[in-house]
Formats: sequence, structure tokens, C-alpha cells
Amino acid sequence: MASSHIILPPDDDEEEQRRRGEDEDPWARSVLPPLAPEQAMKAAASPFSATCVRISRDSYPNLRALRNASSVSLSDAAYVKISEGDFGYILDDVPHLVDYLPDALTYPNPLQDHPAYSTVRQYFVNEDDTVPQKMVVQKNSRRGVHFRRAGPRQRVYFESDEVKACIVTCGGLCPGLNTVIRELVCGLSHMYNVSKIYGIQNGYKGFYSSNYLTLTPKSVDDIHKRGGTILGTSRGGHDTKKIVDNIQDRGINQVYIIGGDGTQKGAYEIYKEIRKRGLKVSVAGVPKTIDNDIAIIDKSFGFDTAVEEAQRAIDSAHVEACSAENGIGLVKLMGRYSGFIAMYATLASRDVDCCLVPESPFYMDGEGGLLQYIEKRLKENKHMVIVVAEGAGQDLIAKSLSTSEQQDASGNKLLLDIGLWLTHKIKDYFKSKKVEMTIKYIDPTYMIRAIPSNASDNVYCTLLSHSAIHGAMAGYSFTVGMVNGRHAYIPFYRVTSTRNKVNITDRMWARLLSSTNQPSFMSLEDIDDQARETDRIANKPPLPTGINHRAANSLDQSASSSTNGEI
Ligand SMILES: Nc1ncnc2c1ncn2[C@@H]1O[C@H](COP(=O)(O)OP(=O)(O)OP(=O)(O)O)[C@@H](O)[C@H]1O
Ligand SMILES: O=P(O)(O)OC[C@H]1O[C@](O)(CO)[C@@H](O)[C@@H]1O
Ligand SMILES: [Mg+2]
Repeated sequence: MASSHIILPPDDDEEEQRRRGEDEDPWARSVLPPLAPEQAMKAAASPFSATCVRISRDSYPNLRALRNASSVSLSDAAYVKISEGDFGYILDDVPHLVDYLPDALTYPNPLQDHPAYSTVRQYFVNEDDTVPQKMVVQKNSRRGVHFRRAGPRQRVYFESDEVKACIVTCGGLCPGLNTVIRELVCGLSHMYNVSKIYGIQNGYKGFYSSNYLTLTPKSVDDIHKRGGTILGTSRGGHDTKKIVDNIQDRGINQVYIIGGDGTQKGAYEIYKEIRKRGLKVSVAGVPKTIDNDIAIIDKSFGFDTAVEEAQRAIDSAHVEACSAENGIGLVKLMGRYSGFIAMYATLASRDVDCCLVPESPFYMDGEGGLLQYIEKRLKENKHMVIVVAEGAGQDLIAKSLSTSEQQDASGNKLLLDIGLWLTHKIKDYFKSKKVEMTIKYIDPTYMIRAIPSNASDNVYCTLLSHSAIHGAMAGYSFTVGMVNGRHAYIPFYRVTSTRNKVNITDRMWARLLSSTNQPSFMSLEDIDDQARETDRIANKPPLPTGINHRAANSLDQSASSSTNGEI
């Protein structure tokens, strides 16, 4: 299968576009800096070739759809590497060293002589293996978008003693950071005999402002039992030029970057600069976010641990609520733009009567509002538990407090305390009605993200780290992640161009509503609007006017607008 950096619409498509008076699509014409002719010949002969192909009229709508779905910007388009196969198969590939270093040498993978791994039949991944982005298909579905499967390759692009690897952690804390650091160090050392591994201190700024720490399997031996990150982390401080200057000066050739959406954007910038300078360096992103808001991947590491720990806070809130007359327990959980922790913690607990997330707007007063629901629930049950994600209801607080928006060092909006605000609002409401009640507000957010990862997250972190190492050794640059249960190498632009959000028009949110019995706070028109928006992002054809989401769903039982694995 040929792969392509250059995506050109077929001539007749252009003709047709012109006839129809449509603008030419500039994205389709974007090109990478051209290789010299003899380099292009070599690159074309490589299995990771960066050759120019013309794509068929059939697949062009697919590529356009891919672009629309993932909001690829024009500047990103130059780095997009897409190829097509039969029946609408598309490979959204990750960059490789030979894209710009066609003379790069390969070596046999040292794992073939490793006493543990050499016994495994078919240990190496077939170079053509890919992982589908969408699992649920119908008989006549196109095969759709795929990502390159992660795993060890038969040949690698680095000799063991040539590797100089570094690891950095950025953004907020998350359970499992230390496990990933440990497994990167131990994996590089034990699987690939790499001995030069460095830790960058306190996030991106540590590349140019701190000493690099030497990491060995011994020095990281028991760090997975501790929360936080032994390397330190920070927000802000990303200076691409200074970072790459230091990578270049110190001869680093594998960069492992652990962090959330902002961090992966930073990793992409670093990759682009490395490529511009023609350096033989692999960049491997390991996505980290307690909010589980990274696009494409099934789930981020530490998320299970966070949901489990949140149960302890919800249990305490329940005990407090049950032990008072008209008792309310209110728990705030993390989730800046995405309410996954709140949703899963609610679904797991079964004691929660109301869950508020940023994706589902709500209102306080009047018919169908939150206060009316609380009053009703207290009448029925004499107690209630509310879980609120920190990003929920920010518009309501901003309106009532009229504060100016503030940002952290990375440019993220600083949130106002929804838990505290709700506590006051609820108290005031019952006071005005002369109803006795007690509310206890629990904010366990930093306690949740500071703990070590649980057993299942530890295994997940280990596998992610190993996949990252195999990919970097094989010369790829990517974000690693699990897609439909399989590890894959995902292009940076795919994980940074959208954010994973709770889909309030899919079955998971419906399950939550039916378990809490809370109102949806939405009109049927709102629900249709949300569904249309979700379908637009998922690049599904718009519903015909006059057909609402519920009607369409009953026509098409298999319809799923979920971004990550609705069951
Ligand atoms: N668009 C960007 N380009 C380059 N670097 C960025 C970009 N956005 C953020 N960064 C850098 O990435 C690092 C982490 O970003 P941020 O603080 O937003 O955390 P995050 O990785 O998104 O993790 P979290 O899940 O905690 O939000 C910071 O050092 C920041 O400077
Ligand atoms: O207080 P900090 O360290 O900026 O982190 C808070 C943010 O970090 C996150 O946990 C994401 O990592 C968000 O949920 C939260 O808003
Ligand atoms: Mg972020």
C-alpha cells in the first residue's frame, strides 16, 4: 500500500468543483517540503514511504470528511499522512524518520535475542497491521479510518548504545505518572539495553532551565507506589525553539512526553521543529489526563483510579446526608470541560441523586430547575447526594458574580468554585422557604489525583509505556493510545484537534439519568440541537429537516454518535 503526504484531489474533481463554482479545497493541496529526487526515490522504496499519490474520486470525500471531523488546520495538513486501500479503507498514519531521512539505517530488533520475548511466537507486529477507529459497522459500511498498530517491529532505527532518551511530565497530576516513568526507564533498559535515560525536571521549561536527571531501573524501582511525578510538572513554559536547541545540543534522540491535550500540542510543535532541522529524533507522546478528555483513545491512564477514589468521597457524602434531617451531601469532582469522572463515579455509586457535568447545561430556578428537583427529592427521600464536575455551571456563576475571566500559565481558564456557589444557593433557597436542611460540601479533587494508580491502571501504564518505546525505537513520532482495546500510534494532530466529551445524547448519559432520576434540564429542541452538533463532529450526514434525533434513532437502531465506545 502506498502512503502519501501529499493529498491531491483528482483533476476531474477539480473540474467538477470549478463547474459548480465551489472553492478549491486548500487543504487538499497542501504539500510537505519536497525531497531531493534521489531522496524521494529511496523514500518511495521504504515501507514507510512518503511518496506522492493521487487519490481516487471515491476516497476524496472520505479524506475531506476526515479533515472536517478532526478540524485539521491548514498548517497541520502538511504533516498529515494518509493512504487508502480497498472498500473505503483509510490509514491515518504517523510520521516516520524516513519521511525526511531516507538514508536512515535499520538494525535487527534486540528483542529477538531476549530470553523472555524470543520465545513468543509472532512477537513482532506485522508492519501492515492497523486498528480501526470505528468498531460498529454495517454490511455495506466503508472500512473507514485506521491507525497504525503499536508494538515491536522486526527492525529498529536506533542501535541500543546510540539511544539517548529523555522523559518529561507536564500539566496537572494524575495517578500513574510514576508508573509510566518507571516502565519507560525499565522497558528501555531491559528490552532494548538502553542505558542513557534522562529525566527533565518540572515540565517543558526543565528542558532549558534545569539539570537533567539520570534515570536507571534502580533509581525508579519503587516509584509506582507513590502518587505525583518524581520529575515534577508544571503548566506554561513551552518554548519550542529553546526546547529543541537543548535536545539537539545534548544529543537526545528519543523524547518521551507525558501529559494532557496541551502537552500533546507541545509535543507536536517539538516534532515539527525537529523535522524542520532534520534531526534523527523520535517523539513519543503518552497521553495523560485525569479528565479523560483526550480524543480518539478509549480511556486515559489514571481514570479508573480516580473514579474508584471518588467513591470514597461520595460514600462520605451519603453518610452525612443520611444522618441529618433533609441532609444534602455535595461532592465536587475534577473535569474542566468533560464530566467523565463525575459520570462514571455516579454510575458506579448508585447513591447519587443528581450529577452535573459541563456538557449538560442546567438552570437553578423555576419549573424543571435544579432547586425544584432538590426540594422534590428531599420530600421523597429526606436526603440526597449531588455530584458536580468542576466545569459545570460556570456560566451561571459568572453571571451571578460578574467576575472577569482568568487563566493559568498554560492559558487554561481558571474555574470558579461551583461546589461552594451551589452550597450557598441551595442554603439560601431553603432558608427563604423556611425549610430546615443541612448541606455538607466535600471537595476531594486534589486528594483524588494525588494517589498512586490502582492495579489495573498500573498494568495499563506498563503497556502504554512499552508501546511508546517500541514505536520510538521503530522511528515513529506519535501519541500512543488504546483504540477499541488495541494499542495504536495516533498522529499528534488527531489527539489535539478535538476534545473527548460526555455525549449527553448517547445511551451512557441516559443510563445515568435513569439511575439518578434527575431531570435532563433540556428541552426536546435542545436535545436535537446537541445531537446534530455531535453528528456534525462525528461527520455523520445531517438529519433531514423535520426528522428529530429520537425518530432517527428508532429508524436506525445501530446509530451511535459516541466518540469513544458507547456500549
Ligand atoms: N498549544 C500549545 N502549544 C505548545 N505548548 C502548549 C500548548 N498548549 C499547552 N502547551 C504546553 O503544554 C504544557 C501542559 O499544558 P496544560 O497545562 O494545558 O496541561 P495538559 O497537558 O493539558 O494537562 P491537563 O490534563 O492537566 O490539563 C504546558 O507546559 C504548556 O505550556
Ligand atoms: O490546579 P491545577 O493544578 O491547575 O489543576 C486543575 C486542573 O487540572 C485538571 O485535573 C486536569 O489535569 C483539571 O480537571 C483541573 O481543572
Ligand atoms: Mg488540558
